[in-house]
Amino acid sequence: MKYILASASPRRRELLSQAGFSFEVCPSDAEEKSGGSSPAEIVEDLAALKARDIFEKCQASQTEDFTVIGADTVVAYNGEILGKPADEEEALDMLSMLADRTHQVYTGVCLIAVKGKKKYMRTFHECTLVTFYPVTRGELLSYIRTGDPLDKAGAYGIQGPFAVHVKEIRGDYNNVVGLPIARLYHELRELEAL
Ligand SMILES: Cc1cn([C@H]2C[C@H](O)[C@@H](COP(=O)(O)OP(=O)(O)OP(=O)(O)O)O2)c(=O)[nH]c1=O
Repeated sequence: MKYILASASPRRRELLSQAGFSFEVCPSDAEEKSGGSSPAEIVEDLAALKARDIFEKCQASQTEDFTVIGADTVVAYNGEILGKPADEEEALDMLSMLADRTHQVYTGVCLIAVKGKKKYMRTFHECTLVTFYPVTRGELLSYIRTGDPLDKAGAYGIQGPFAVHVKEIRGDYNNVVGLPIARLYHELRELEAL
């Protein structure tokens, strides 16, 4: 099976390569709009939007069976849904809210597979609970100055310097980084057995 990753995220690329997949990267530039109200609905909607966009663009040029993989990640805390911060000020607001508390990280994944004349679509999500230690304003400001928060949901990367503030995690670590690779592997295995 040929895989096409509909994502510009270097983390998703890295996770998929580490797991031994060979794939093409074709980032989607579809506008990220969702009618969903819960974090689970939103990440599934946006993952499907990205996968559909790339499926439509690539479909005509494919000569063999293929699967498009789209994904989206958000952070949720107390009814608020946090995507990437617009600027440093918003990053500070987000991280101040998350410090010393437990939040959820949702990643939605959408697979669109073509096998022979058949097309299959499968969408799912994983949720991971992350607890931060208390973090001082000074620590937050020096982290924000590194620029690390700006391209990440919830304004932090668990895989970078902010790791020193992570007290506990419950669920799949890779889901926080942007791709629940083990669930993805099992979903692909089921899809390919159809
Ligand atoms: C919470 C968290 C998020 N992230 C990243 C994962 C995602 O790349 C990003 C959320 O943005 P997304 O919109 O999910 O993805 P993206 O814009 O990076 O890539 P694309 O839309 O092309 O697929 O935040 C981390 O790298 N570490 C973390 O700890």
